Amino acid sequence: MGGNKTTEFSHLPLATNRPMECALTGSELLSCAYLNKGSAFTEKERDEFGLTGLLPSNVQSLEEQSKRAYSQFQSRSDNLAKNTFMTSLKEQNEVLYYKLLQDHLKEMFPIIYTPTEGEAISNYSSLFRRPEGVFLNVNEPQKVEQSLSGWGGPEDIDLIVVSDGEQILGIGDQGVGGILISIAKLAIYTLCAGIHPHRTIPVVLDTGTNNEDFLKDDLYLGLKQKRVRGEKYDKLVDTFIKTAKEKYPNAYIHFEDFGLPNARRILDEYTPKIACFNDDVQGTGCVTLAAIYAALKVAKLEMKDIRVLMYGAGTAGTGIADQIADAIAVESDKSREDALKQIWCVDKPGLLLQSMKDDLTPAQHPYARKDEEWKGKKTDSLLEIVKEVKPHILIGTSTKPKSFTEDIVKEMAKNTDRPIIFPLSNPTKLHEADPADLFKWTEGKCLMATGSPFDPVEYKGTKYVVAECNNSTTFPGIGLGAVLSRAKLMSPPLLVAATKALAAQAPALKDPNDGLLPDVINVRDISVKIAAAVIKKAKEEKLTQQEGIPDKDEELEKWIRAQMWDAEYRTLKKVEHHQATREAKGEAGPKGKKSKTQN
Ligand SMILES: NC(=O)C1=CN([C@@H]2O[C@H](COP(=O)(O)OP(=O)(O)OC[C@H]3O[C@@H](n4cnc5c(N)ncnc54)[C@H](O)[C@@H]3O)[C@@H](O)[C@H]2O)C=CC1
Ligand SMILES: CC(=O)C(=O)O
Ligand SMILES: [Mg+2]
Repeated sequence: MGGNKTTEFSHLPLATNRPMECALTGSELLSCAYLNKGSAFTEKERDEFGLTGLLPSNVQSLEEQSKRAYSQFQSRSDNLAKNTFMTSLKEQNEVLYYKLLQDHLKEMFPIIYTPTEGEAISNYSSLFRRPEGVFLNVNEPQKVEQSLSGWGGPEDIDLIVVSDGEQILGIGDQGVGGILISIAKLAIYTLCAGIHPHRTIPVVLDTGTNNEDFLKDDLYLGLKQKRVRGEKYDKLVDTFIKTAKEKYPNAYIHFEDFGLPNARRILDEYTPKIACFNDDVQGTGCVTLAAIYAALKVAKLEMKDIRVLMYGAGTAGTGIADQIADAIAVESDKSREDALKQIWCVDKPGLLLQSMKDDLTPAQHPYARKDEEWKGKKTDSLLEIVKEVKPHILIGTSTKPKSFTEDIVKEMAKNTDRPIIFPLSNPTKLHEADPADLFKWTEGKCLMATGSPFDPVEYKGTKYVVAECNNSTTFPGIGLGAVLSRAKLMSPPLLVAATKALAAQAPALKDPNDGLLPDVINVRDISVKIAAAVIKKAKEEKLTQQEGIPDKDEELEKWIRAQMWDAEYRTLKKVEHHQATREAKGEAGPKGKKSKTQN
């Protein structure tokens, strides 16, 4: 991760170059994942913190530890075993966990995130060993206050990721196992944007499950009842948000993988009131639009002329469509109404039509086409719709694997020189098409990005990079910007600024066979650029609450980097328990539920 931790910035609220105060000793210290250094504790620390005799004699470096952990990782027989190994490592030594991830980012990202994390989530109750995060029970809203207590004082939490587990990745209702998506997204915030891992809370709202397998499973750990809807559900959400904001007023709230009936509704309700973000709607919208900007440059197309076909008009699909509509309107100086006409949405029953209005979600309504325009035409076949619409861009967020078939793709290629095709459904097995097939069917002409990672594809001697179009390149930087500026709201102009900052980093702008989006390997630098763009825009919009944000770009980037957490062992300063101070404010107080000492 490599810090830029000059003393110049030591005074900043989230600077991490000061010694950490530690009240723990002996085996308690070894059991605290956040402070534990294992074999890397120095002789002096071993004496000072009562560790003498509790560790083998050879003092090792973090690099040596990472090497050993990597060989242990490699010895695990399959990806799920590797995922559980990583979970255990995180519970033992958090710095080493992030160091190992950083040393092998490309290889390990798919293990701790999509696709393997999806498998871990569906096996949550059988793999369960110890709890992490906050579990809020829909039948006990009165306990929300107590459940959210003990994570520190009002200044100590920057970010909360919350899921209700209803629509996890593309694998549907995972009930209480949804806690793992909150945990995984937070790990990505730390890895990719240096969000301080001890200033965050993962939360799951346990509102029941409609997953019959879980309802029948004796080992299932969540509420064994059908999902609660309506007032009682809304009360839990509202109690959670109000309590979280009362206790931790700085906390930026990230919603993840809520079901279709709730995702957009909750976002619309709270966006004008608090700094919040729905990753599936907004994160996915931003990253996809950034990839489209790059693809249009390569294809020499302009926003004002494009025709876009969305396949799967759920949370992610309509989120993407909205971002594209806004971009068309702005870039082409059109009304939003005219911009909407350039986007066609298809869902289970086929093309969205105005006659379906009673069955459409509020987010789908604006995309419903006039029935007269489609009279006598087949609206329930993607192939026929492609023939009619002649799209330049085809995006899949349907969870229906292999639905972009050879005839559909070839039909699309008849009408546009460089078909832009993004199969985005996760995990990998749900992708609407396989990259190798798409290159074959379009003779290497398609411009592609996928929801989960793929190796580059070779077609007739040319190597094409397949960009990963996953919100993971975007949400960490947006969150970092929101946290550091203490943004009051996450307003649309901030998201536009983030999208443009990401789009400017696309490797395809230099080499058309390279990725439409930057590689995850560079994600920390990308996050800095995105955070800087978000902060600058927030300042312009008068949405910042943090003092002293530098104006000049270079200074701003330094200011951001100085407050990003790094996977490095920090000097420990011994204090008595009652004196343990908080990193952020220098105030007395225990760390709370994560450990018995400060961060
Ligand atoms: N690449 C990325 O960054 C992201 C990818 N996704 C992926 O997108 C997919 C959808 O996620 P959400 O929008 O959250 O789910 P959702 O359930 O809100 O939306 C899925 C939509 O697809 C529709 N659908 C299902 N079968 C279909 C079919 N045969 N034909 C046409 N439409 C069909 C559903 O009716 C629904 O409207 C998931 O696989 C998810 O992993 C979601 C967010 C981010
Ligand atoms: C990437 C993501 O957020 C999803 O697939 O739901
Ligand atoms: Mg998601």
